Amino acid sequence: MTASSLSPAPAAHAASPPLLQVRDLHAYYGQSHVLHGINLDIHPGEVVSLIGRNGAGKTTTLKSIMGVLRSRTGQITFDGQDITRLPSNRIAARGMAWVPEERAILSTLSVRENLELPPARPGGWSAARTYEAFPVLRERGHHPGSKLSGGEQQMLAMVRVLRSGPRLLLLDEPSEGLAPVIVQSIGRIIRELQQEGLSVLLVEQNLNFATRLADRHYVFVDGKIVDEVRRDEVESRRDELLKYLSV
Ligand SMILES: Nc1ncnc2c1ncn2[C@@H]1O[C@H](COP(=O)(O)OP(=O)(O)OP(=O)(O)O)[C@@H](O)[C@H]1O
Repeated sequence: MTASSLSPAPAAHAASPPLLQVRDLHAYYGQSHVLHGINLDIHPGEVVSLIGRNGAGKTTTLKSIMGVLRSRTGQITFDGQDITRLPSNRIAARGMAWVPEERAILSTLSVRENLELPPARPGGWSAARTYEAFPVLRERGHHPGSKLSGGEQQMLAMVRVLRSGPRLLLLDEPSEGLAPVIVQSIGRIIRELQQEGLSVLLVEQNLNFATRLADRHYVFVDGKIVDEVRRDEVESRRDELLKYLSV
């Protein structure tokens, strides 16, 4: 399948208008033109993954959507509103949240302080929900962020943004470097969030993790989307997907 014949979202989601729509997105680092006309849609309650080799442009796409990377052209629409020119704090206030690959937590503050700092908004995660989902965060309450394992940092980073009750969660390689049991619990939470109607845009190198969770996958090569694979096509196209990811 080519980018020009990309199939629509699965029927379960197709009835509702897209929550996020990205059209002809180009992005630049200085003179370097990195994204070349990205088009993608995410519907309410959909989990969508961006897959591709290192340097293909997945993280740049998340940063461009979130308004963190400003040097870009094209149009980004969230919940029917053009957000292309909004600063990232105003995009966040509209219900979009980003957990970067480096898991932005405050390393000198304790876990509890990290959790309490971002204000909880209606519909956001309470302390009770946090500790029910990730009991280890209660046990580590007084530990500084810098002393947490990679998995604990990922949980903390996710909960910090979930306190604001986002409708779209952008996750950059949430499974990277984590033990299988932690990857499983992150996957379980993503599924729960989806059941509650949240949409998730996931950047992943871990194909097993991505294919277990995502309804659709956009394949990135050299700053372009070259293919789109639905959940029901994954098994028959797994070899192609592996080839896209192999170095
Ligand atoms: N801050 C930056 N300055 C200049 N070039 C950058 C910067 N960040 C990324 N790039 C370049 O932009 C291109 C896309 O990088 P990006 O990080 O979006 O890829 P990716 O698909 O997310 O891969 P990775 O998993 O390695 O992050 C690459 O060629 C990368 O070298």
